[in-house]
Amino acid sequence: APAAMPTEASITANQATGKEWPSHGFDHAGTRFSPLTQISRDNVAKLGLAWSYDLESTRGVEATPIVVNGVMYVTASWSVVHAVDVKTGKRLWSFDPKVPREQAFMACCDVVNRGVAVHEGKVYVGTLDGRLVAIDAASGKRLWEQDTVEDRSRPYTITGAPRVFRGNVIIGNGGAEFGVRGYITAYDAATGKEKWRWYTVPGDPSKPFEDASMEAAAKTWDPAGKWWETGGGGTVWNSMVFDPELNLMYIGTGNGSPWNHRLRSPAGGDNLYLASIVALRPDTGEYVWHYQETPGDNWDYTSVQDLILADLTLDGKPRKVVMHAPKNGFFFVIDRVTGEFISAKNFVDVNWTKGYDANGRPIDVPEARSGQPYDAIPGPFGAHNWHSMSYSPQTGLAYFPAQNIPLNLSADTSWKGYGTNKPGQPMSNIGWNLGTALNVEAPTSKPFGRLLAWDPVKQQERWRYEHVAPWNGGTLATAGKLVFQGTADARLMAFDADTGKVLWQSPMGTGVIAAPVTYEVDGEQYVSIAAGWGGVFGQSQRASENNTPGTVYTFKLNGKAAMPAFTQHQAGNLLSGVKYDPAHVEEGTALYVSNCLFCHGVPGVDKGGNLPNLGYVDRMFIENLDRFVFNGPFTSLGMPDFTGRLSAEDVEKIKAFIQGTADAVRPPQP
Ligand SMILES: O=C(O)c1cc(C(=O)O)c2c(n1)C(=O)C(=O)c1cc(C(=O)O)[nH]c1-2
Ligand SMILES: [Ca+2]
Repeated sequence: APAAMPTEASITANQATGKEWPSHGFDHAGTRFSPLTQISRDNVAKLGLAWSYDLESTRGVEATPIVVNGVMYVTASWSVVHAVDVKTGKRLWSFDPKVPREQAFMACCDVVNRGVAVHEGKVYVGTLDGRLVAIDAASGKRLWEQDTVEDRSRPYTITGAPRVFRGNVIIGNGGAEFGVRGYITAYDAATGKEKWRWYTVPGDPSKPFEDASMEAAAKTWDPAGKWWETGGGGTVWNSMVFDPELNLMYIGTGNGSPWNHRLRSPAGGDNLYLASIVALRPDTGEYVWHYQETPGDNWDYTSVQDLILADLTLDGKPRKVVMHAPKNGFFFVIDRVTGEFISAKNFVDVNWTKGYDANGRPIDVPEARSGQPYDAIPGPFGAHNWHSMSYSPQTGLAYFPAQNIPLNLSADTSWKGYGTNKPGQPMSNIGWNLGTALNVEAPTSKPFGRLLAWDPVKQQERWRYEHVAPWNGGTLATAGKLVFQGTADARLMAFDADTGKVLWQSPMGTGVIAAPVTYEVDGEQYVSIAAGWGGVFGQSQRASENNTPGTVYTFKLNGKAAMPAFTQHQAGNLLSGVKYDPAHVEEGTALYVSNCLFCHGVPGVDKGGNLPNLGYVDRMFIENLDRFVFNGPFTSLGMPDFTGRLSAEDVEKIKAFIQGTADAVRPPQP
C-alpha cells in the first residue's frame, strides 16, 4: 500500500526516477542530486511560483522537506512539523511537539530543526528538548515518543533530522558548546524500542568502557583534564549517510567540550572521536573505522557537515569514497570501505594548519594553539557550516557554500571546569562552557560568502559565485545541469552547473539558509525551498531587509501564483536617552558578553537578525530592562528568565553598556 512508503528499497529505486524526495539528502548517499530534467538550463528562466505555504514561525528554518506520495513533510522552528499537499500547497495537518519555550537557551544556535525522516508511513522528528517523536504520516497523530537524553542535568538538544537505516531510526544530539558527551541512538522504527547507542567520546575512565572503541579513544585524552566532567563533546547534530551494499552508515562528529584543547586534555592528544568521520554498523552500532579531520580540535571545528558517498575514478581506479567539507576549511576524500585517507585540500585560506601530510595528518601551526589572541581562519562559524552540500555525478562537482566570519580567539585562563561562569566569557551565565575567550580586538580577516563548485578528483575549485555576505543556504544539483541555492540576501538562485552562470533568480521573503528540493507530481517538476532566516549567525545579523515569517516557496515552469506580501525588517532608531552611569560601562560590557551577545549581537553595530538588536529597540525596553530579563513577557518566545542569574545592579550595568555603546557609535551630529 502506498501509505507504507517510503522503504529502504524505494529510496534506492527513486534515485533513477527522482519523482520523490524521500530522504534527507535525497538518497542514502546524501547526494542531493536529482535526475529530473524537465526544468533545465534552457527553460529555467520560466520558473514561476506555484504556491507558498506559511510555516507560522519567525525563527530560523533549516529543514530539507521530505516529499512522498504527493505530500511534503517539513519542519519550522521549535520542531513543529507540517504536512502539505504538494499540488495545492494546502495544509493536511501540523504537529507541535510543544517544546518548552523557556528552554531555548539550551540550544547554542537558534531554535532550529533540519527536518523529518519518513519511513513506512511514519514521520519522525527530533525535538529541540531532546525527544524523538513518531507521527502517523496520514493523520498527524503521535504514535510513540522516546527521550533521547541520558542525563537531564545537561543541556542536550536535537536540531538534526533523524534518518532510518536498516529499520532503525537514528538520531544524535547537540550541546557541545555547553558540556555534554556526544552519542547517537538507534530505535526500532516501528516500536520505538531502543536498539543501540554509540558514544563518540569516552566516559569516566574509572568506570567500564562501553566498547573497545571507547577504550581505544580514552588513550588519546589526558585524564588530568577530567574531560568526562565537561562531557568531552563530539555531538552528532547533523550528517548521517548510508551505504546499503557495504551495510555501513557514516556520521560526522562535533567539536570538543570545552573548545580549548589544553584545558580539555592538558598533555595534548588527538581526543578521539571528536571532529571525525566514523563508520558504524547500522544494525548494531558497532564501530568499524574512523578518520579524524581535526586532531585535538581547538576552534569548534565540527565535522558534522553533509557527508556524500560517491564512486570516483582516482588514478585510473574506481574508488568508493566519502566526501566532506567540514568547518576546518578542507575538502576531504576518504575511502569509505576502509577509512583510508585519500586526499585533503583547503577550499578557503586557513591559518590553523600548513596542510595534510600523506598519512592524512594536519601539520600544526603552533601559534594557532598558543592561546594568545589569534584571528582563527576559519573561525568557529566554520568555512562551511551545516548548509547542505550536493554532488552531481554528471558534472563531477560538489556544490557548497563557503564563508569566512572573522573572530579573534584566545585561551580563557580563568576557566575552572564545567559550570565556570564569569562576566566576559561568552554566554557563560546561561551555560556556555568554552574555555576560550572572544577578543574585542578586530580580526584582520575579511568576511565573505561564496558558492563553490569543487572538483573532488583534482581537488580544485571549478567555479565560484561571490555572494554579498556569509551564511548562505544549502544546494541542490539536478540533471537539468542546474544548481539551486538560496542566499543570505533573500534570493533563490539557479546556476549553470558547469560554469556558475546565473540563469534565474527570485526574491525570497527572508534570507535563506536551508536547501531546496525537487520532485515530480503528475508529470510536472517542482522546486521547493523552506525559507526562514536564522541559525547561529542569523539570530543577531542580517544581509537582507526582508523579514517575512518562515515560508515554503514552490516553483514550477510557468507558475503564475502571486508571491505573498513580504514583511520588512523594522530597523528602528539608534537608542538614545536612557540614563546610565558611565562608570558602569566596563562591567556592563562583560555582563553583556556573558548573557546577551550571541542572541542580540553588538548594540548599534549589528542590525539584528531574527532577534532584535538592543541598540535599535524602543527606549522603553531598555529603560525597563529588569521587567524583561526577570521572568518577562518574552520568556514565552524563548528568552531565558534571568531571575537568580543576574542582580538588579547587573541589569543597570548592562543598560549602561547598551546605551553607552549606542552613544559611542552614533555619528557626530552637525
Ligand atoms: O556542538 C554542538 O553540539 C553544536 C550543535 C549545533 C546545533 O545543534 O544546532 C550547532 C553547533 N554545535 C555549531 O557549532 C554551529 O556552528 C551551529 C550552527 C547551527 C545552526 O543551526 O545555524 N547549529 C550549530
Ligand atoms: Ca559546536
